[in-house]
Amino acid sequence: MSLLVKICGLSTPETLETALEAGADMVGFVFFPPSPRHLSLELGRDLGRQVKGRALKVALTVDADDATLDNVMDALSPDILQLHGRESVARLRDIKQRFGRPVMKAVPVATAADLAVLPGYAAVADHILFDARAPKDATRPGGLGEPFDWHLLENLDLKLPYMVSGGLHADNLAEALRVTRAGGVDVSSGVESAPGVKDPQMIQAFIRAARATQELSVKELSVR
Ligand SMILES: O=C(O)c1ccccc1NCC(=O)[C@H](O)[C@H](O)COP(=O)(O)O
Repeated sequence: MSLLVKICGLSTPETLETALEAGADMVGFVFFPPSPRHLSLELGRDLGRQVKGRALKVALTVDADDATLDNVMDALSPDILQLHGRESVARLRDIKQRFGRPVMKAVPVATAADLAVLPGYAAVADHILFDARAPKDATRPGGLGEPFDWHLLENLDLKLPYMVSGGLHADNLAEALRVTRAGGVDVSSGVESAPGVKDPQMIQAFIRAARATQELSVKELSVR
């Protein structure tokens, strides 16, 4: 299966276009007011229209209530709901049932103990996104450009698609994939010149590096 590449926290038509033209599989939009990437519903609606089926639209929320998710659904009509807060397994089930969209649960990782939640989430979620656990005093639970110890995922046996994120950039994604054997990579800070300011060249370089890694692993498999 081909590697999934997600560019998260897009907030301008220009950088969204760059991500789409460079071949992103998923484009992420943040609806969380404390974030420097937060989108108004109006902008979310416009950016969502711009996608026109060229990638999957992912709506990122943090412990959002039903009214907020109703508004996001109406504005963006996302293909996937990325839940990046402390949503419980029961809440995931609720959201899937009410909104009828696949759910990607972000799992914060700092130590092996953080993986204990996986069986519960795996029973309900459609994708798992591993991200670095944010420090206690952080203003947001993700999008901080910090990696976690990828070796914690080395012996993972998860019967569910999973992506790796947290502090990725064009120069370290190959190693992250080698260690974690994830089916996808997700980036935000690593393609920015400042928090919330996406850089078109960094987006292109990230996607190029991801595709090169993918080609390399296909070649390695075919010479075995
Ligand atoms: O981007 C944010 O500001 C954000 C706010 C609240 C929760 C999650 C957030 N971002 C998560 C992501 O953008 C990605 O899914 C991923 O964690 C990549 O982050 P980064 O380390 O910045 O590449």
